[in-house]
Amino acid sequence: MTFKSESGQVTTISKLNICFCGAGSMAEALVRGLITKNLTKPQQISMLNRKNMVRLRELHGRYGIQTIEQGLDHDELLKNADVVLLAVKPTDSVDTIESMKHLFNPRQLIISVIAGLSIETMSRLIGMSMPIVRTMPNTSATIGLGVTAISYSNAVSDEQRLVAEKLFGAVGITEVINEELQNAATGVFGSGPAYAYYLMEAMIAGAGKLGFDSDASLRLVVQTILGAAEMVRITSEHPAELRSNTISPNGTTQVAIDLLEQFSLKETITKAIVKAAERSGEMGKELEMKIN
Ligand SMILES: NC(=O)C1=CN([C@@H]2O[C@H](COP(=O)(O)OP(=O)(O)OC[C@H]3O[C@@H](n4cnc5c(N)ncnc54)[C@H](O)[C@@H]3O)[C@@H](O)[C@H]2O)C=CC1
Ligand SMILES: O=C(O)[C@@H]1CCC=N1
Repeated sequence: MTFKSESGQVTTISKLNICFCGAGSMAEALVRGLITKNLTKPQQISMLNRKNMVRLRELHGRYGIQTIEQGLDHDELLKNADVVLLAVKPTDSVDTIESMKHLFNPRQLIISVIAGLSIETMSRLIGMSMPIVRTMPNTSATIGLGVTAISYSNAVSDEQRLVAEKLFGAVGITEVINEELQNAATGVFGSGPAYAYYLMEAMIAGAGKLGFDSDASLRLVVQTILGAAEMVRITSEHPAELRSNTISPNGTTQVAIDLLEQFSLKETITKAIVKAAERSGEMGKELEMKIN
């Protein structure tokens, strides 16, 4: 079990056994990316879930991954993993780590996608020095368009960093950040898709109110948002610049933006993002308190 081959070459992800703890949407998004990008084989991926065995059967059927449903042993899957990927809800995280830490060993790499849970708290919970990667992906990883913020504990080797960056690179773009910024990343990018959906819900409601049927509203709003995001990406112009290009004095866009400004919508969204980041910090504190 090593991240370096005998020749000293960096081990590719395909040689590593990756065990996912928690069979939710984030775990599935990552598995899907790894398999569709051909970075690894389903035989190298295992998944554990606390209760719902139907879910494990479903994921085995969909991706061919290994689960206890195929007669494999829960503890052996964890012991044989090179990478243990923690993808349970924050509220379950302390109990989950407590229940499995005796199966961990220092040659394994621990990767967490759990909101708020700090490297320090994980370290203390595990109780021995292990390489730990704290990440914050988002659900767009499901279609390979995710954003993942990544932070490393001191024990993470260069090879292991490469593994983490490749793994999340399979489902979108990655950014290595100082851990102090992880709560901010959660507020902006982790929760970010929800803000975009919220705006789309409002636009769809507006289209419906003005007479479009629900199919057309959805289809045309999606393309409008997709087009706007692509415009920013392709032109590299700032959204404020692009917005000003759509505004004619006393025209339609102007009256709409004026109304949004009257209700300080931009400031409200900014405040909401800061609130989400603060909540991530609080969640981290609550988890830390659980082990005090
Ligand atoms: N959903 C999102 O938008 C994002 C979620 N995250 C983080 O990802 C983590 C997972 O989120 P979801 O996939 O949405 O959650 P989820 O609730 O869909 O899945 C979590 C799964 O973990 C299982 N579980 C609980 N305790 C377990 C144990 N001891 N052993 C094995 N399995 C266990 C549960 O049965 C459940 O199926 C959370 O910590 C969340 O903060 C991170 C970024 C975005
Ligand atoms: O709402 C949450 O707590 C998770 C973390 C980021 C997105 N969803």
